[in-house]
Amino acid sequence: MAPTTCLRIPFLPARGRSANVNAPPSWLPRRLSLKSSATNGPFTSADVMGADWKGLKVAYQGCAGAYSEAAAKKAYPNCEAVPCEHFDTAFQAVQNWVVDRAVLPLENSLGGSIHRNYDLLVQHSLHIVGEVRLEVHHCLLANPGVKIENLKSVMSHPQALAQCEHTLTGLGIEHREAVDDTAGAAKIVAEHMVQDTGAIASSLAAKLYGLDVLAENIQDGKNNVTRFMMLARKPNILRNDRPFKTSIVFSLEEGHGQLFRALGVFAQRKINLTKIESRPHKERPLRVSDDCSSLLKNFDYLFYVDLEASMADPKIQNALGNLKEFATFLRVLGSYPTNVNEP
Ligand SMILES: O=C(O)C(=O)C[C@]1(C(=O)O)C=C[C@@H](O)C=C1
Repeated sequence: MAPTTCLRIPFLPARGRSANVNAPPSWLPRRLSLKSSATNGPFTSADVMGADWKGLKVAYQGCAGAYSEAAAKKAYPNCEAVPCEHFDTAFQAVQNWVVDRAVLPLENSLGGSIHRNYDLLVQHSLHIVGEVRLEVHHCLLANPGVKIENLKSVMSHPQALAQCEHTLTGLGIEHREAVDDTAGAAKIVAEHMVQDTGAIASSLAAKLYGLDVLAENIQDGKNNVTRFMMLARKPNILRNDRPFKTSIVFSLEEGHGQLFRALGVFAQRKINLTKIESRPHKERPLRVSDDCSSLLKNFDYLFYVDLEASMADPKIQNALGNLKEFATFLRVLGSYPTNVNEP
């Protein structure tokens, strides 16, 4: 679904992967020049609690009233939140200097990882500069006068549909329609004045699009939390004076105990791992197994790991130096303060 005010791609010349992402392109209009471009160094100061982000443009996926918009405003209070049609649009908007930051979901406590954003992280050269967690309270919305028993279908973002699966089945609503974002679903239901289709979205979306809230807190678990990453063109200035996380991605040779050995470099140094995710290596998905049988091909994987330490910590620098000795690929995606704007 394409809310008309959303950023879409391609709308500006894309920059090659090898381009220097820290320099504004020559075609950049002056009015789009960034607050952060005034700083000289290759780093940005850590995006921390209490700062006023007035004037900062922050991309999010979806349209007004989406949870991602709330997350962008939680991460950067007073910022200008810029809606984008797709996750890639938000990545490109940062990379092409159209906006200063992006806030995008990485995982949800009920629905799990948002794999698309893991894949996009390695396809772009942006840095994770922070993370923010948002409690997600889904509501069942419908046009005024429509009752739950009139609903044959429900429309929402696939993650939101997954998070409410049992409740919807319990309500006898069998048909689901997936769209790009929760608020977009509310907008469609309102604009088309449908009487047999509801939307799963926030109470804010209900207000924005003039829908009734038929049921609140319909997610399949009391605690429904989505973790969002904050993305920038420059990495953070490294600090070691507050809780930091470091996110890395790596791949390994095929063989016994390779992953065990990789994770061992952190265990040996008592570095805590908070998350591990694996994704097929899109550029070389298949590899022949050790016994050279051409029939036996295994998937090659990228491993994404979050570490509870700052890159400023010599322990982590040491561990990554060790991992680099045998990893076939290694990239630091970002080192950032945990849970920005949480008490
Ligand atoms: O559709 C929205 O409102 C979003 O912000 C997207 C999204 C997601 O991608 O997971 C964000 C938080 C919720 O978990 C449900 C959907």
